[in-house]
Order: sequence, then structure tokens, then C-alpha cells
Amino acid sequence: MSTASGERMKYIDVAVAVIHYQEKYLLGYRGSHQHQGDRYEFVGGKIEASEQPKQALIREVYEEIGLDITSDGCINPLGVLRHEYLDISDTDRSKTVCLHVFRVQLSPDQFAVFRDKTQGCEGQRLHWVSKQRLLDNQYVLPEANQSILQWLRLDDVICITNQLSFNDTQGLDAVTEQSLVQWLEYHHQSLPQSATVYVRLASSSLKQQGRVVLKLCARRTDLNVIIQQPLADYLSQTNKLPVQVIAQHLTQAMLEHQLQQLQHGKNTSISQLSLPITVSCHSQYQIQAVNILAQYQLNHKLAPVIGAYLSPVQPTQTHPEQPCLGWEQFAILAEHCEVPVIALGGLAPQDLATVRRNNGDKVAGIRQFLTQEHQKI
Ligand SMILES: Nc1nc2c([nH]c(=O)n2[C@H]2C[C@H](O)[C@@H](COP(=O)(O)OP(=O)(O)OP(=O)(O)O)O2)c(=O)[nH]1
Repeated sequence: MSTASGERMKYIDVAVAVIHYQEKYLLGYRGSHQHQGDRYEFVGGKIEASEQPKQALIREVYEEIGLDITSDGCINPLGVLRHEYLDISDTDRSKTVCLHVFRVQLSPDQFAVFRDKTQGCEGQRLHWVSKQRLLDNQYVLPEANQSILQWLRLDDVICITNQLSFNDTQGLDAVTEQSLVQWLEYHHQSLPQSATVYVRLASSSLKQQGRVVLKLCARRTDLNVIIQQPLADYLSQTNKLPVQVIAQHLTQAMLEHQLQQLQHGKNTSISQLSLPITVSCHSQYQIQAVNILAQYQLNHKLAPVIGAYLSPVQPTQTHPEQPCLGWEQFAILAEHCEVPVIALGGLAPQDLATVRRNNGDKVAGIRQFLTQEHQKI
């Protein structure tokens, strides 16, 4: 995983392994003499000059817990975080770290060997903790790790709704009212229990879009909902933002607009809403834009970017003629993205393992995701 802007030399590069088996995560404990000591940590350590981040990850995991992660299981990049620690008194460069974070998903055999380990190779304490308690901040981690927890909050599988067309000139007339009822009924029936769902609506007035989202959230209180950024802003300003809304989404055009703002020395025009951000991207250029935006948000302690949809991976039934990335190109692009990549386009929930083998972290889609039979992975 490379960093965004050739600034790598300024940072202490660190490889970080988010090791887990299903919903159990492995934490170490930092000695009191260490920087950010007396805190839990993910297994990891400094990257040597001759190493690539993934090589360092493999070495550190082996040195610290004696586990060879090349043999089995699965490693995929989650993202890159640059963080300036202000807790070091001298002014040398060592206070600014660049964490290269990977997900290391253990196989059942690996977990069977490690599940009862309470001590690492260097005598450090080890703890298997539940994802729920980890995300509830029950374990005090180094400051920079807050972003990692935000990334892990987003589900592995994301459903996207069918489009609902509006008639903007006439408002919700009889015909569109009927299609609204059908759209609601269909999604009410077909969205899996507790699904994370990106509610994607054709452009129309925010009032109309808001009405749809409010109706869906009222019927399905179990959902975790992602909506577009202007709509999140609108609902927040009118004090109607449903509690189920967990993230605000930027389309490719919105992302490029934000990049232009930053390139002209302006601030982003994303609202001050603290809702985490997801973005759509399709190219190397847009991935760079995601990286710049993500780091800007981090530096300014604004809403974090927690995922980038990269599409289309495979041909889709609705647009079979549209050129798609294919796995090889997807893997190359995803490797350069500094937030977790969500694969989209012609995929099914069952493709998650393939996504992870190709540097992505999550999977999203419409057709094969909207079915009651679909089980959460
Ligand atoms: N290992 C680890 N380091 C982290 C995490 N989060 C975080 O901000 N860091 C920071 C703390 C340190 O400044 C730096 C890692 O340095 P380290 O001291 O653990 O590296 P190392 O194992 O190579 O140690 P050493 O031989 O230099 O003592 O990264 C994390 O989750 N795990």
C-alpha cells in the first residue's frame, strides 16, 4: 500500500494487523515504557527501510505472536492513516506515524491454535475481545486507532436500493405516489434483517427524497442507512435525521467538487455533520481524490471517510455493455486507496472472500443483495 502524496519520508511507517476470527479481535497491550504505552493495541510495529508494508506486517506478526500469516487465512489492506501525536516532548519526527493497516482474517485452524494464547513472544499480554466491546470503546487504544474502529463499524455487506423515479415538475402525483408505495413495499420485504443499506434515489427535491427515507426508516427500524450528503444535511437542518442513518454518501461528482475546493485552497463544503462519509469512485484519479479528502478530514478532526465504493467490478445485468474493471484492475486500484474499498458491480454477497483476496474489504450491490433469503455473512 503506498501513501498518497510522496510524503512518506516524513513519517514513521508502521504496519498494523487487525487480526480477527469472525467477531473476535486480537489485541496486545503496550508496555508502559513504550510510546502510547499502557494501552491496548493491534499487533504491529515499525516498517524497516527495505520493507514493503505487507512484508513488515508478516514479519511483525511472526515476531510478536509467532503466527505465520502467509500460510493460511487472508490478508487485505484496510487503509492508511497519518497521525501526529502531541504527547512526545522533543520536536523530532518520531511523533508523526503513518499506519498501514491490514485486516488479517484467521482460518479456523489458525484460530484453534491461538484462541487460548494470553501472552505474545515478547511477553506482552494478548486478549481476544468481542467486536461489539471493541467498537464500544471498552479498550483504550492509541489515539490514531479511532479511525480504524470507524472503518470496522461499516458492515461487510452493503445493500443498495433500486432507483425510485420522481416527477419533479408535478411533485408526488398519483402515479409516483403509487410507485412510492410499491418501492417501499418491495424494500420492506426484500432488505435482509439489520442490513446496511445505501438508499439511492434519483435526483429530485430534497423534500421528496427525505419523505421516502423517513417512510423506509419508520417501517424498518432495524436498518442501518446511508444517504447522500445533501439529503443528510437537509434532514439534519430540519431536525428529522433518523437515528438509523449511519453515514453520508458523496457521489463521484460531489467528490470531485470537494477536491476542487481543496485544490483552490478552500475548505471542503461538506457540512459539519459528524456522520462518517462514504464515496463513489471509478478511477485512479478519483482514488487519489478519496485519499486527499480522507486525510483532510482526519487532519481537521472532521467526519471520517470510512469507505470508497469502487465500481464496476464485473458486468451488470442492467448495463452489460458498460466497460468494467475486472479483478486485476480492481486489485491495483484498491491497493492505492487509503480507506477500506467496497467492491460494487455484478457481485453477490458470497463474493466477499474474492473481494478480500483482491485488496477490497467489503461488497455492495443491488440485485443479488435484495432478497430475504440473503443471510448476513
Ligand atoms: N503496534 C501498534 N502501534 C500503533 C498502533 N496504533 C498506533 O498509533 N501505533 C503507533 C504507536 C507507536 O508510535 C508506533 C509503533 O511503534 P512500536 O514501538 O510498536 O514499533 P516496534 O514494535 O517496531 O517497536 P520498537 O522495536 O521500535 O520498540 O505506532 C497499534 O494499533 N499497534
